[in-house]
Amino acid sequence: MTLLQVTGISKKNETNAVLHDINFSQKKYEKIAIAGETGSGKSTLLKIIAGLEQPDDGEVLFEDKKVVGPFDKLVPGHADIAYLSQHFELPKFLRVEQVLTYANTLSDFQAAEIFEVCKIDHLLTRGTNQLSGGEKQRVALCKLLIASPKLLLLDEPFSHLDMVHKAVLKAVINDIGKRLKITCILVSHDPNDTLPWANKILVIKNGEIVQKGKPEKIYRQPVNEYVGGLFGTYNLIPPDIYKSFVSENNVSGKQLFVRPEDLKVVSKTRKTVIGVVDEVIFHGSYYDINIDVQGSTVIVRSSMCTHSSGDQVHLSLHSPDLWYL
Ligand SMILES: Nc1ncnc2c1ncn2[C@@H]1O[C@H](COP(=O)(O)OP(=O)(O)OP(=O)(O)O)[C@@H](O)[C@H]1O
Repeated sequence: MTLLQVTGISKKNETNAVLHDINFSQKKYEKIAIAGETGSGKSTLLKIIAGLEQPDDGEVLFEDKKVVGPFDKLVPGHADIAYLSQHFELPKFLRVEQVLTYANTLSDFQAAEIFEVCKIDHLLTRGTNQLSGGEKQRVALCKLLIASPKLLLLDEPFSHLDMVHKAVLKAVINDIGKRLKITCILVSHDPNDTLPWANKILVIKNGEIVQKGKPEKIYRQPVNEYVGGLFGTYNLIPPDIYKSFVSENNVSGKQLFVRPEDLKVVSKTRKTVIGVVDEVIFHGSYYDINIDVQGSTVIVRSSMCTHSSGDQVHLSLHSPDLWYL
């Protein structure tokens, strides 16, 4: 069942188009992530969906009814759509339980479950000035959830969080979908947030959707370098180098798009390319090995590395599909 239908949404500011002809739909419980560089229009789109900003053109339908913008509503917003801003504020000089009680329209039992999902049970008696950034964010999220929204819009919720708070918030967001059965849209520029979580990703550039699809497709078959780069390190290998990996060459002029984990350093076999190790970079759970191949740098990702700068190596390709840009 379609929960949200966004059709032809456009918006301009004084000088530029902030959003141009945005179209997509979301089914109930479908997890949609929106990715894009800074200033690409992600927050503006979320605010329009929530009824907090007025589009110049197009419409948002939620459960088949038009979401009206602030021009047509005295108190902007939609009762069933919650928006967690990047710049949320908690009321000062109150205990957490007071902040949450004021917004509470649920039974004690339902509220307790939401507190548990948000992992804030232990914070209820603290003052809002006695919370870390991550704790504040979970309280702000909880405040939205106790109003029982059907759609939750999360705008860069992980920015400014350390690894520990980020992991806690990721668990909370997973539980919001699984236990509370609330449909979510998540805006994040970090592929580690979006790829493992989303059913569908929308990629925005300069206010336009440049690609939408499943995470695997976006990651392995980006429509251009912008999308490829947003989701991690990649190589673009020119034809004179990739011809040694790939037998067929029916895509003249295009470059082979390869993620670094799809290349391996191997002992010489039939389809390899020779290169010289330029640099080995340790990332914790993997190494990136920068290899000079005929003047181009090719990055190979590997869980182990016994090579060092200056070593001559053979590279082979282990990609499930070939993709050219
Ligand atoms: N209130 C406003 N008035 C005028 N222009 C605005 C306003 N808010 C945002 N913009 C402009 O609209 C464009 C899109 O901004 P938006 O905040 O939606 O992008 P974003 O993708 O969410 O960026 P970020 O990742 O940095 O939060 C930017 O060029 C921004 O400068």
